[in-house]
Amino acid sequence: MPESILAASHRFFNQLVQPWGNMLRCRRVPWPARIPPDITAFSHPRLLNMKTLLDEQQLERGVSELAQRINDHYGSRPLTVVAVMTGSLILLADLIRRLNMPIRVGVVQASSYRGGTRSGELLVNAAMLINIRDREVLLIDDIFDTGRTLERLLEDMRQMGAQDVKSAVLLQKNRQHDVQVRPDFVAFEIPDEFVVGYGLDYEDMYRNLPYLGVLEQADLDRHHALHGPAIDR
Ligand SMILES: O=P(O)(O)OC[C@H]1O[C@H](OP(=O)(O)OP(=O)(O)O)[C@H](O)[C@@H]1O
Ligand code: HPA
Repeated sequence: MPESILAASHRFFNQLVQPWGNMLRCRRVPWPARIPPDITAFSHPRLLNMKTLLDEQQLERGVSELAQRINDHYGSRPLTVVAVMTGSLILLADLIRRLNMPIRVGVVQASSYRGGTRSGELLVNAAMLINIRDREVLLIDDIFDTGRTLERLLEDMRQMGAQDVKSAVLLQKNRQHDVQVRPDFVAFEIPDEFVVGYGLDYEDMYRNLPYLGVLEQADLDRHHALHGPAIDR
């Protein structure tokens, strides 16, 4: 029986047109055109074009040297490392894998830069901290800026009965600090600029940058154009 016009057009569509349509629809559009610009600018570190203060190799060398000095100081004595969340999470992972003594790891959360580039009220949450009584404790943090966070946490650890408390930071800003105390181990001294990456954030973003970048005014403007006005604290 001869094919109806309708059946023939279905066959034509199914066998010839649709496969081409599928191929065209699945064809690879050159990257990054496939990704909406707001997502690219936020999530792809290479496209941010931020001024780099320390690149990945420099950070790796700095952390290795920091670990070496900590190993030299403690030798094989057991150590309780207390990481100050959230900023120190990348440093924590990279540093403890280079430490040779028996280690326990605890965390404490401290936050005072909620949504800005200036320090505000310091909130500390030690609910998840492990027992540090009679232990040698090493507090680790990403940055020593005003110094208020470290001063407060050193005091808290002593109050909790630690036998000894020292501190190690990735970065110390070259500025007048608000406190007398200084970190015992420092990987890098940096200029007094607001930095992000390698754990450090602005409005909880940019912690995943593998390098340390300077957040300049143009970056702040672009950030707020993409993500809305500065968060009220
Ligand atoms: O020397 P200071 O002036 O006290 O600043 C240093 C602290 O500030 C940052 O924490 P933030 O409050 O931004 O919280 P976060 O770790 O969650 O980013 C950083 O991680 C340090 O803990
Ligand atoms: O320069 C900084 N960047 C990010 N977080 C910070 N917390 C204190 N100083 C800084």
